Amino acid sequence: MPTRAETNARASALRAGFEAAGAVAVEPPILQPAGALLDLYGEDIRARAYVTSDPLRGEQMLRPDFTVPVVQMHMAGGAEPARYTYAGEVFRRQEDDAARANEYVQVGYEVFDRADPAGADAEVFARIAGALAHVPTRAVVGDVGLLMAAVEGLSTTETRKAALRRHLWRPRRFRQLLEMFAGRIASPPTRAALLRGEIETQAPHVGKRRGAEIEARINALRIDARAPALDAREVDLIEGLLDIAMPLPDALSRLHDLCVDMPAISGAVEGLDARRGALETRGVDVRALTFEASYGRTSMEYYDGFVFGLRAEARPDLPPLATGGRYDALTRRLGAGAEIPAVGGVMRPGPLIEVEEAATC
Ligand SMILES: N[C@@H](Cc1c[nH]c[nH+]1)C(=O)O
Repeated sequence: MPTRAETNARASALRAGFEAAGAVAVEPPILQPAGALLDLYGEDIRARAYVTSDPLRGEQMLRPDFTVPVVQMHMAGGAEPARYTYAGEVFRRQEDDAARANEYVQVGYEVFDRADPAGADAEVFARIAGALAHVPTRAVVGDVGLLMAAVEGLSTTETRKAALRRHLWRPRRFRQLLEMFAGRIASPPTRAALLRGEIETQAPHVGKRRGAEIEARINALRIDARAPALDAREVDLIEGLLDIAMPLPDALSRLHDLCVDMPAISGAVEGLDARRGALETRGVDVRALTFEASYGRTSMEYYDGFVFGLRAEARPDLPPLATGGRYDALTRRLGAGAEIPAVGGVMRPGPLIEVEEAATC
């Protein structure tokens, strides 16, 4: 295990590399306002953030990542286009696995540029992969936008699409919902009983929802339960899409074929093809990239496009050496009316040093 000083020195060197490439170094505070910001990360990080309260500033959290504060800072008045870099600790509680770090160092690179989103995705990937080029890695890419487009294209009710969108980040629940909407599995007994009016909803209200809201929600679910089952073919198509895991060029041919039956994903497939082209232009060997349609669904809920991760080939037990992705909608949510396409990624110098040391032993 590298010492803290070694990790920090490596982090500074990596950040200097991004600065040399034109990025501006930024240092968001460790203590961040929690509240609404925490919601942007999604359920997993929300449950794992260290939250405390400050008598003057209200709920505060130890930053669980840099992307949200960097987006906030940029949207508050950064000039366009912009490239930022940073290095420092992030904090995430670990409840089940004591071996996983609850505090670790990240070095990141974020690009806010509306000129050429495919080029920006390739730039972030290539810069990060370039900084890791001396260690053998396995790279996986994905595209959260593809699945979002596939859900939009389903011929079903808006309520069902909204449920699928919400559960996009919980792969097992997502599949269950699909199967349930298709009538292939029964809805859970408690939901069925609730819809039949057999469950008392007059229990004391401990949460934030009021009685009328709960009734309205149950009513909406009742109406929805009467909607026709999802077309079996559409369910098979979307499940087929989720199962894609193969070299990027092969995945693209498969996806182009799928577009015939799923026209809703055509735009997203074109977008992914543009990423392939931009990566090639940057000299990335795209045959060595595995495309996994499900990749990115268990990470930050702000991703909405291209996503990637690189793991040490010899040490699959270590956390990924780098991860990142596109988060256009996050800039809209923090932009008070403004938005800008954005993408970024982080490296973890700690595990990187471990891999480097093993290689030189
Ligand atoms: N902030 C993300 C990584 C990332 C940076 N930019 C985009 N994604 C994380 O901590 O996992």
